[in-house]
Amino acid sequence: MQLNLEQKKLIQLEPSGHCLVKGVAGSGKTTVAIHRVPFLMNQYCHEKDDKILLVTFNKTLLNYIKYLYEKVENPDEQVGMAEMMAEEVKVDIRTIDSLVFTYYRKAKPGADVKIASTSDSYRIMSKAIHLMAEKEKTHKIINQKNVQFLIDEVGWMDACLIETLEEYQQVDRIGRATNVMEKTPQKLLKNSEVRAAVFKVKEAYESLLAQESFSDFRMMNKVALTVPIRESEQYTHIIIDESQDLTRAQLEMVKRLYKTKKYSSLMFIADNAQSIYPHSWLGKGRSYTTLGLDMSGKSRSLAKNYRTTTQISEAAYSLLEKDVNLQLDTDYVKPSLVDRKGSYPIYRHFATMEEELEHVKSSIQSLLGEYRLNEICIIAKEKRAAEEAQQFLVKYQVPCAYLDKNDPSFDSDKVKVTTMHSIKGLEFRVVFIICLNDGVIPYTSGALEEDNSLMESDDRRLLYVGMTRANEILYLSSHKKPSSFIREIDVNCLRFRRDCCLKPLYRVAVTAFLKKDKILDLYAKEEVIRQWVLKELIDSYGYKEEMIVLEYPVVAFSQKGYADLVVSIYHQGRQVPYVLVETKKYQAGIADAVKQAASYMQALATVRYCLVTDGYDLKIFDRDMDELDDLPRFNYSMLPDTIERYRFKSYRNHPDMLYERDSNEPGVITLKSIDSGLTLDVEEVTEVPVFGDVAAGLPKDVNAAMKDSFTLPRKWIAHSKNTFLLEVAGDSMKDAGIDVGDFVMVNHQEYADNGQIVVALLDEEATLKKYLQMGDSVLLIPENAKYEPINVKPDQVRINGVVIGVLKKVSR
Ligand SMILES: Nc1ncnc2c1ncn2[C@@H]1O[C@H](COP(=O)(O)OP(=O)(O)OP(=O)(O)O)[C@@H](O)[C@H]1O
Repeated sequence: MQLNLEQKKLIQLEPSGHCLVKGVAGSGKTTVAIHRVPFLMNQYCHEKDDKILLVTFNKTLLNYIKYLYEKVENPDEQVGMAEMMAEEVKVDIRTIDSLVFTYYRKAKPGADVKIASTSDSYRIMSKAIHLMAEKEKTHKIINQKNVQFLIDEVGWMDACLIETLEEYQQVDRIGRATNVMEKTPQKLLKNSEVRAAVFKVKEAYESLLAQESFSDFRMMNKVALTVPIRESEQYTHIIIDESQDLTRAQLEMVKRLYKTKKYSSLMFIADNAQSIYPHSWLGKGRSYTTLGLDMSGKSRSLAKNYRTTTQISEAAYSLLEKDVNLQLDTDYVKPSLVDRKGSYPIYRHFATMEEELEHVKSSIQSLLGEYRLNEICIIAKEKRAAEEAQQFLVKYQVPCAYLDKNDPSFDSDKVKVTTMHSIKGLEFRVVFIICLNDGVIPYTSGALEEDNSLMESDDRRLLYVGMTRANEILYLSSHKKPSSFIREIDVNCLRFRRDCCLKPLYRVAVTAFLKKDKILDLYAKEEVIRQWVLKELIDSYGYKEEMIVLEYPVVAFSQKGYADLVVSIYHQGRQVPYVLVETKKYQAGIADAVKQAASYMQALATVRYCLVTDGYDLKIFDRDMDELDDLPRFNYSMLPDTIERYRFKSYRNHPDMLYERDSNEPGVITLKSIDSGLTLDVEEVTEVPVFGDVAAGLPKDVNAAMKDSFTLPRKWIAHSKNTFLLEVAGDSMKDAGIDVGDFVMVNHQEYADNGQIVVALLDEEATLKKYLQMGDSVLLIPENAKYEPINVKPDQVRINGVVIGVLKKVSR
């Protein structure tokens, strides 16, 4: 991989304290982190106690980074893990949780660590609410219905290091989220009774936890922060990947581990568009000054996504654009597209999970050969759904493994399955995002008004993270009712299936139906499917509405039927059916329709393709009933041709060339080189008449006699007033390349040199012949073995003009 200039600059940035690298998904942030470590090791670790720390957010990413170190082949940088470990300079690559745990252990050496499970927390919070209600009349938010909300709120306070009621009453509650089921959202105003009540329940809950010797990661973080850190434990250089995901407490922990030296550095690497945790501190638009770090003049951006194709990026960015919170965030880097062509994401909706997984399975099978199993990953928001997918695939003998945080074995030849949260930082050539269902993503049932919008933002970014994990192919799917985020993705960026222009099935409103006069029953279920295909043929394939006919009559085996839809094109001047479509109501099955379409194709000789669909299944065939990926798109050769094309042959030393005129644009002509097909300059032009009959000489009234006229380049002609065209009616000059239907350009004159082709007037007839005068006889020689030369006296013949060129009709 050739790193770009921006990336190189960041890798080799001279350390000068804290700095921020902002970048869009796939812009090489982790790549920069990986390459910066050996750079710092070689250039900026001057003293024996110098150490480097690379912090990742989760364990999967940590393993992935270690795995990448093994894969990077750059002898100059010596970044292989083994080399790094062998170096004297100590390099630690750690998850933030493991760092925190190390210091918690120091505070409580030897103590049993009893982490409260979800059900423990639930039970204890429920007890705290009960005890409070028993003791005093409290605010209505302190209610058994809100257990989850209160657990979350307490966790949020810990994550944000809020220790006192005063602090809590003052803090902006950005980034909180909850799963509470209460239906009426309310506000958690500053300096309010409700905040006071929540703070009280926090104290009760924590004391109950302590009574049962329980802890959790956030409480452990608070304890860890109390441990004094020795200088020898500190790092000269710290790089924090995905720093938008860290809580305030975690960020404070990292800061404490930083040793300030003249040449030390603290690099935050972040993408706020990928901030997906409600408790994170910086990802919610909070400034670094809240950590005592002024980033002015110290932040840089990477805006180009190297990971995904332009098409996938376009779809993912169209989703992000709907995130109002993000658009207001000053640390948000607007992504720019790189030109890496591929296919648009495929989106399919299903009635059941079973059908959805069946689609995943068959899609995986169709990818094999092109992709290895370990290049494919399936992700779901909920772990349950991911596990169900894994079990389903295993049941159908598709080798498949849940991505294990502790032993991710990225190389094992199995499809990987994981959650959207765990796939952060990773990438796969093919990604399936499943269960994009309403109610799952976004999850919005917060007790508080603010929560719904924040939870929606977090979930939108989560989907964005998932979408931007795909290098080449992205499948999105849902069942029951689709997530509202599907509608937020620009529909032009989604496809029904791979390598096919058709957009996913959508419902056209009856009022917007096309060709209503041909529809027998506007409310028929199959009409929904036909209107989708009809609209797609126009919008995505570019066919003109007037080329499409509904209920096209077909006589097959002496029986008359009607094809649901036919696209007609012009072929050799005739309008003929070209594409045939048979539609069925949603999920009705298409086997019968395929047979029907095949028999219609037999009956309609000009039909080259057929498409059969019930909105669920879709097949496209050619005339031989071989299955195809897609239909051809519209091109102008399918319309009646308004352009006449001629090959111009000159008898006056002009080069041969192609001449075109368009009946839609009178007076405009195009000249093209015969060899290269390139368009040539047309300078001055002149109008030249076409006469039908010149037997009696040139007509006096040119306008009346003119059958047509041609606009011709002025330089092809000697005198425009003296030039006319004749349409050739006979074949006597065939061997000279002058055929029936050609137009000869004639210079009107009454004399000719021997060998010239002339228009000769003979017995009140005009004829085209080669002129040869010998003594007192004139030979008019045909160029066709069928005809004899005509021998006449000079006074029996009149020359009307000399042929100076021929316009010979050519087909396109
Ligand atoms: N200059 C480059 N040229 C080509 N490929 C690149 C370049 N920089 C990075 N890549 C590739 O782009 C992909 C994304 O890189 P990386 O994971 O470092 O990005 P990131 O910004 O950390 O992404 P994310 O935040 O989405 O996890 C990787 O496959 C990486 O090898």
